Amino acid sequence: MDFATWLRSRGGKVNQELDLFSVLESGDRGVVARRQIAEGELLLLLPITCALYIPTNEELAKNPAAFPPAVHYLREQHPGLSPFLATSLVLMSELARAATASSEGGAAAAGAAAGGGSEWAPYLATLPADCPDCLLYWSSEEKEELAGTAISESGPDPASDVFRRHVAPVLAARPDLWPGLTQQQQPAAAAGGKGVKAAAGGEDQGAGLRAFLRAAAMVQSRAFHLEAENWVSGAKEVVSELEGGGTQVFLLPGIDMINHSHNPVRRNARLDRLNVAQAAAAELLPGGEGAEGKEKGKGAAVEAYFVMRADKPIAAGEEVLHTYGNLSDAQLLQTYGFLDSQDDFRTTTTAAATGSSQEPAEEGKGKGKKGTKKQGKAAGKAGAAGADAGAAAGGGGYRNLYNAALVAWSAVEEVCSGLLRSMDQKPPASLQRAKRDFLAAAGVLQPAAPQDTQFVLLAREPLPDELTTAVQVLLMTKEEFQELKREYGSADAGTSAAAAAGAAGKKGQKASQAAAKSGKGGKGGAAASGSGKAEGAGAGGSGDAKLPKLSLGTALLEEDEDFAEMVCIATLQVLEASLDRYPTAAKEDVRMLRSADCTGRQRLAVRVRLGEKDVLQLAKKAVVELMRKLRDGPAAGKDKDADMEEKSDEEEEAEESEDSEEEGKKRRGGAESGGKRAAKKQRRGLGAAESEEGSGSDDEDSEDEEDEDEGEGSSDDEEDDGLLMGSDDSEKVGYGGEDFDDGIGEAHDRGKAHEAPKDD
Ligand SMILES: C[S@@+](CC[C@H](N)C(=O)[O-])C[C@H]1O[C@@H](n2cnc3c(N)ncnc32)[C@H](O)[C@@H]1O
Repeated sequence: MDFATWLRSRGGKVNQELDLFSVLESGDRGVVARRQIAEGELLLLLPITCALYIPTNEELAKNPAAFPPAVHYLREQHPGLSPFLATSLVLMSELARAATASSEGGAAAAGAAAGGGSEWAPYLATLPADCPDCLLYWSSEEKEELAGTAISESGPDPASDVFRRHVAPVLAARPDLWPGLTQQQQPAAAAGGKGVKAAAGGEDQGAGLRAFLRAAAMVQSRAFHLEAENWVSGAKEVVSELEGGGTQVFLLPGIDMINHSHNPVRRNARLDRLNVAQAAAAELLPGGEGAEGKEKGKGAAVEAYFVMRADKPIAAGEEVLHTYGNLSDAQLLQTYGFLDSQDDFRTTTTAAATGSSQEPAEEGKGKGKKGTKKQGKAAGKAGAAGADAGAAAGGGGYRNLYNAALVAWSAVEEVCSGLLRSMDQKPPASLQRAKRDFLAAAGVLQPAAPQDTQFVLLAREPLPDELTTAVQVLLMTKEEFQELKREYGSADAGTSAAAAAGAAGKKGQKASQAAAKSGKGGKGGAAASGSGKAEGAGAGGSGDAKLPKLSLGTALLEEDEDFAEMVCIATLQVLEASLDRYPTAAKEDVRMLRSADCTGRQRLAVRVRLGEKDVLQLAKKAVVELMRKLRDGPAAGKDKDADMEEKSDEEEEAEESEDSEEEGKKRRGGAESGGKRAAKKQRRGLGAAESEEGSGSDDEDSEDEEDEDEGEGSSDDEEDDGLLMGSDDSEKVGYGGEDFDDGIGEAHDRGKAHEAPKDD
């Protein structure tokens, strides 16, 4: 039975105008329209009973006939297995049973699977032999190219390790469910530390491990999860938790043939999950049996449908594309084994000639060229550190707008103590610890293991507030820190983060008042997670449910030039240190990408690391810009003006007095004359910056270019054009999401440390 016939026999529908298995120019397969398809037209209707997935206990009890035997076994005997592993095991079982039945001349291919064979055989036949560039198949040598990136791996090969610890024992206990996969499971097959390629390749590593690698690669690169939109924040959240922990993943036959594009202009399909009533109301159900919620010829009730529809008109010959999520290159490579070719490095004469750093990857998003070198000079000495912010990113066009880079808390801590040491203000270890604990409790660091926190910098938001807040807290004097703690702890949930911004100085109170008024911090104020978006937060949610996340914004920086310089310089040093963790410089990566010799997995790895460095460079640029703003104060000035209008004379007076030298003394915890402050600045190595700042030599040049830069990558409509654009109340279905994957498909929060897969 071919796939379309199988799908229809089970109550599904495939648009006649679609070639589901078209071979594209690239050699990959994809879904292509044979003729014009109108907007809104159904592309594919899939009853949930056609999907392979691990059900909740309730789903299983309601509809036992809908699930293959491995599902029943795993839910009963191994309920704590992660959804990813369990789904991989189910797929392995169905593949093995189908193969056994067909080699025995059984009835599997026809779909009758009482004792053997697989009812999913026509779907299984559509699966590729592997996911060619999935990290599971990279040798350790190939993986070395990823050193320093968010997906670099050290230690034993995770797939072999997981196989040995979690999969092999399950196979051994029920060889009837995994026929042919248990004979050759020698210990060598699962020995940790071996390259995956070797494990997957010619050496006799055991049929079980090979089958596991394939199934894991399939689930990793093809499974969907459900998403729902948070009606309050608008953020998409992964839903459908299993009782044993973890979220469900679904293999959706046919729908999993559709390729990904980052480019909203190219995307033309959307996916929803509808309940029976919604599907019937949308007149999507086949007459009769589907509408009654029963799958043809089976006792299984159809409780839901996955529906793929054309989101816009699709021309004859056009590929059907949707999005797997707003994923960075590292996430795309780790989970799906590819990078969007539209984002590939392109040398353009203009870009190379002007030294422009990046072009938007997507058509229609361009906002002009940039010349970041001048801007770097203008920002003084520290600015010079960021001068190559764009240049290092390439001098050629390259950008996945969803790229991200990680900055380790340990680097932040090290840089800040180093800076304080150089100023003879080495903080005692107890104060360092107290600051770390406070930041964890205030939601800036992950609460469980604050020392392992990684700040997530996004191309769209390269300088997250968590990072600058952490730097500020680390550079505060003991007295300032204590005051901050007091204010933060005593304020109520609505205003504490804002009030905390003012904790270290009265002038900060001004910003905090403004922040409290606006309700979400605003510029220079403290935002209590104003965006409500976990993706930008990176370092996890608030550690204390009663208090909002601490967010210092730039209030303190605006009021104290010295402090601002320290914070900016420390942040630049942190970013430099983060760039140093890669074995190659960005310029080398660019050279490699320009070379025709850089192909295959090496090219993919170079693109990933260059993409991350690009984000770090953008962050440096943002720091330089912040310094410039703090010094020249156009934006801050505007804010101040607005504030002033609303303030009483009394308040104004108070604020003026707070500008006094005394405040500066207080901040530094000692009596300093203006002269002493200058001397201190020299000691801190800030003197040169001050003198160069004063010159303001290249300001004019830089400003225009900076303005242009700001426009890039900030297209709101594109942000909105997210993964799923479904009907109002249907459940959303999607790939990927905001989480990084740990290499074997265990999605986890980017702010959290990787965890070993759960034991049963
Ligand atoms: C869900 S499957 C899509 C169907 C797949 N092309 C096939 O032949 O079975 C996901 C896989 O398709 C490939 N893919 C999807 N989108 C791609 C793209 N934009 N560029 C290159 N490969 C892509 C990757 O190999 C990925 O792991």
